[in-house]
Amino acid sequence: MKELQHLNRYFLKYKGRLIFGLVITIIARIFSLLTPKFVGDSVNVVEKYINGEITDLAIVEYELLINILIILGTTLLAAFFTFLMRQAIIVVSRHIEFDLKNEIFQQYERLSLSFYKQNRTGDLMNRISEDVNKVRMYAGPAIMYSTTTITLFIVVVSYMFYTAPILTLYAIAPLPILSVAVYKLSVIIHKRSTIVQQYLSKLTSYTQESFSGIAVIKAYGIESRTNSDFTDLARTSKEKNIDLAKVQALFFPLMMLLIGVSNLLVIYIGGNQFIDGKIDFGTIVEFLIYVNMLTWPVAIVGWVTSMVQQAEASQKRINEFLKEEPSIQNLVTEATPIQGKIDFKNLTFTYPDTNITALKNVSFSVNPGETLAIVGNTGSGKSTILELISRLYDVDESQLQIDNTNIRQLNLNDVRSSIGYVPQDAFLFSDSIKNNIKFGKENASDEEVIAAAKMASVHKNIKGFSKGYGTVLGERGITLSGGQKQRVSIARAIIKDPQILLFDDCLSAVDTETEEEILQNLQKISKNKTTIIVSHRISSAKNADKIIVLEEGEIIQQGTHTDLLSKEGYYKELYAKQLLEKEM
Ligand SMILES: Nc1ncnc2c1ncn2[C@@H]1O[C@H](COP(=O)(O)OP(=O)(O)OP(=O)(O)O)[C@@H](O)[C@H]1O
Repeated sequence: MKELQHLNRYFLKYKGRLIFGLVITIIARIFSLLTPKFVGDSVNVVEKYINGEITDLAIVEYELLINILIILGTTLLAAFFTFLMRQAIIVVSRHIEFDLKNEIFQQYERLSLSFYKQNRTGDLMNRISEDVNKVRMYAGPAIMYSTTTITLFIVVVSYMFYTAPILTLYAIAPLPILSVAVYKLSVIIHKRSTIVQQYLSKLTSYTQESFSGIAVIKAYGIESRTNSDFTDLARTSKEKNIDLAKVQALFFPLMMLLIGVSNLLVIYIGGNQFIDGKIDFGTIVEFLIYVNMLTWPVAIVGWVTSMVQQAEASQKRINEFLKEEPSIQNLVTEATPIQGKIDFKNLTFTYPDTNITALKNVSFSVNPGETLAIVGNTGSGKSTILELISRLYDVDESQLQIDNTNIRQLNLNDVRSSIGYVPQDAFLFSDSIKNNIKFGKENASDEEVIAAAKMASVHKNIKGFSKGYGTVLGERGITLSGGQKQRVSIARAIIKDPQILLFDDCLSAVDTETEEEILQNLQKISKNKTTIIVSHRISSAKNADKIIVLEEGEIIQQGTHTDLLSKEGYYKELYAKQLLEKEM
């Protein structure tokens, strides 16, 4: 139960509703317990009439009518309070589920990129849905059923003992066996359902990946292979489900068997006691009803135990992530406005998860108002430079400075909000184009959105769509071309109007004319900003104030376009090659 203590703060938050629920549960049970007593009384009245103890039929009819009305009344009240009980306790569990999901989601968002590299998306999703669901079963149904059982047991068993102690012992003897059996079954059910769950996760991940990569699957014509892989996975999943169904199938027969044994004992022992004149006939009827009333709650003890165990295991998995601290910490709380001067000082960086040294002794400096271009072969470390400036990873002491201060001594929120980052793979949300651009500035006006789109040379394309800026992208909307996506992503960075603009090879899918147009627009808007453009194309780099050439994480050349063309080396070769390609 240690892990589940995490929920105590939520129980405290909803204590009013919870206490109300518990009181109502007790009241509901007490009302439902009155029924058997009045059924027993009614049977006794009829018995007395048959025996001749009562001779007036009118008295019998009157007694029966009163009893029926009381039974009806208490049943209606019990039903009403049961309704209130579910309203109170189950609603609390839904509130806790909501709060817990939000807490986990907020924590996910706090965590750094490295966390996402180490954990699979399916696992993250499972913990926020499946695990939370199991925990909810503890916060709601487990608490509700436990209260019901305890109340029922205390009231019913004390009353039964008071009425007929020996008969009570016989009647409840099979119940502990039932409870233990249900518990054992629940443990097996739990084990098997965990396996079923794992297969479900695998199936979901496989399906999700197949649909995301459907273009590749179709292009390579491997539908039949993916089909058979899916069938194999689905077959194993089905087998695991059947294994589970087999144990679940035992549950009710076992309950019926033990109820049957209890009923037989009541009839046999009770019958004997009635013959001996120790109890009246009504008590046997009453006891039969009580035994049947007790069976389900007692079976539930086993079920609840296993439910709590599952919730504990799920909460443990949730806590693992909740306790995780982001590897990138914001160490500064006061505001640190950013001007945009960037200095790399002999910076060497190794990715912690792969041990790949992506940058070696890199030194350069860019001032506000300047544009730096980074060129180099693929895998040479260009994107890594941009990731470090965005502080997606940390570097050792003072190797990376912004405004002459170690980046770690700047407020992380200020650093991130001063950066407009256009990644290599433009990611657009399944939302309207307008909202995708406004992602960079939530309260932007329509005019600002249009101005940013114009700067990114994508306005004309958007106007061409029948729904213009309202066009929905993604799964249920249209698909933009690679170049259009890149430009919407650029507009998103421009609208933010940040101090630092980082473009990671984001003009690769646009034609050279549009590239030129965008670069000219960028020159206009980036007068006092620091701009870094990563590119494979000389055309994107040539107007930059400084150009650095990377090879295997090291700077092998640097200077202006003219400087670099005057020297033999990578840059000049690349220029010649691209010039040739253009002429061809
Ligand atoms: N998140 C990461 N975790 C571990 N290693 C990484 C990560 N990102 C990049 N690397 C490695 O670091 C090296 C530099 O990668 P980087 O993405 O910076 O190159 P790049 O010059 O931007 O390449 P490209 O032009 O293909 O985008 C590569 O060897 C790459 O495998």
